[in-house]
Amino acid sequence: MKTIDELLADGVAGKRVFVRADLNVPLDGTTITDDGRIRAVLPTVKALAAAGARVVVASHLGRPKGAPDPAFSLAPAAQRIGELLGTDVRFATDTVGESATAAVAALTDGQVAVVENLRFNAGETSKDDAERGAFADQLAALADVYVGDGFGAVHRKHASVFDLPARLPHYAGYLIATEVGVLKKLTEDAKRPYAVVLGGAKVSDKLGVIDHLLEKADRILIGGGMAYTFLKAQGHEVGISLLQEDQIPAVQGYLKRAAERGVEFVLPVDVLVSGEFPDLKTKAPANPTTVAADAIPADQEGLDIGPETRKLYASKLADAATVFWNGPMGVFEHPDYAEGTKAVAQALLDSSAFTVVGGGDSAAAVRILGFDENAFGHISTGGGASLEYLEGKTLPGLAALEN
Ligand SMILES: Nc1ncnc2c1ncn2[C@@H]1O[C@H](COP(=O)(O)OP(=O)(O)OP(=O)(O)O)[C@@H](O)[C@H]1O
Ligand SMILES: O=C(O)[C@H](O)COP(=O)(O)O
Repeated sequence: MKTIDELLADGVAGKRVFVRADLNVPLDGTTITDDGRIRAVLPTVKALAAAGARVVVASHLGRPKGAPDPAFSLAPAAQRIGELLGTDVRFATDTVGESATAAVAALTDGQVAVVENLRFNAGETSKDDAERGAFADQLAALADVYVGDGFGAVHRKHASVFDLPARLPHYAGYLIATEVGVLKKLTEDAKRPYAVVLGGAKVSDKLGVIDHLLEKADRILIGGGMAYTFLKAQGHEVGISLLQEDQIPAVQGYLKRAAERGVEFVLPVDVLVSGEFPDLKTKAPANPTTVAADAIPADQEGLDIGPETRKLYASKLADAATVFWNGPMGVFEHPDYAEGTKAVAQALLDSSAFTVVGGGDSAAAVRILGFDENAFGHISTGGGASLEYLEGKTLPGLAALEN
C-alpha cells in the first residue's frame, strides 16, 4: 500500500486530491455530539493542504436511501472541519453535480472543499458494478489523486471506497495506516488472556466475527443489543428486545464450539428493561426496572446490562492482557442506560491490558461519558471495519489501495 508520505514526497502542489474520509459522526439535529472521526482525518487533510494540494473531502453520513435527505447533510461536518482547521472550507450542496464541480474548480492551492453526502447518490452503495462504476467515474472527474482515509468504511464495497481508487493514482492516508498497524498487531500478537467485549446495535453485521474470535480469544463478553440473540439461543424469552431471529442456530453453534474449545462466553445475568425506548432528545427519566436475564417480561425491552452483570464483566476484564471492545453495552445516549457502558470503559482503564476500543459509537460513548480517550491503548474509528479486519476478511477499501 502506498502511503500519503510517498505522495507528499512526489509533490502535490496544485493537484486535486480526493480524500475519502469517514465523517459519519453522531448528530443531535445539526449538532455534532462527538467529532472524533473528524479530528481523526485532520492530519491527512492538513498535510495535503500544507503541501499545496486542492483537497476535496468526501464521506457518507448515516444511511440515506440513495437520494438527498437534509437530515443526513454533511454541512455540519464541513463547518466543523473549517473550525478545526481555522480556515474557510467550501461546502458543495451536491456530490458530483454543478455545486461540487464549481466548488472544486474554485479551489486554490492549499484550500479544502467538502462535497455533500456520497450516499445521496444511488450509485455509491449499489450492488450493481456498472452503476457503482458510473458514479465512480463522476467522482473521478473531480480529482487527480485519491487518498483513502475513511477507515470506518473500508469494509464497504462502495463506489468511493472500492471503485474510485481503481480510476486514480491512490494512497493510504495517515488514519488508515495507523488503524491497520494497531489491528495487525492484535491479529498477530495478542497477549493472553485476550478478552473481547461485543455489544451495540448492528447485530447482523457483527455476529459473524464471533466465528473467527472463537479461534483467537480466551473470553468473549456479550452485551448491548447483541446479548438478546444469545439469551434467546439459550432458551430464554427476551420480550421486545433487539433480536436477530435468523441467527439463533448460528449462535447456538458458537456457544457449543466455545464450550468445546474452552473459550469462556460471558452473557448478562441481569438487564435493565422498559416498556418503551427512551427519548434520547429530552432525556426524560426512563425509570427502567432491573430483571434477571432469564426473566425478561414479554412486553419489555432490554436496554442495558444490569448491576450484577457490570460487576461480573469488570471481574472478567481485570486480569486480561489484551482487550478488544466493540459496541456499547446499552443505549448509552440516555443517562438511565449508560451505566453498563461506563462500567466496561472503567474496567478497561482499571486493568493493565492493552485496550483497543473499536467503533464510531463506542469511541463516541467513551468520550461523551467523560473518559480520557488517551488513557486507552487505541481508539479505532471503525466498528464493523475493525471487526471484519480481525475476522481476517479482505476489506474492499484496503484491497483497492493495495492494488
Ligand atoms: N440493548 C440495546 N438495544 C438497542 N440498541 C442498543 C442496545 N445497546 C446498545 N444499543 C445502541 O447501539 C448503538 C451503537 O451500536 P453500533 O453497532 O453502531 O456500535 P459501533 O460499532 O461502536 O459503531 P459503528 O459500527 O457504527 O462504527 C448505540 O446507538 C446504542 O444506543
Ligand atoms: O459507522 C460506521 O461503522 C461506518 O461509518 C460505516 O457505516 P455503515 O455501517 O452505515 O456502512
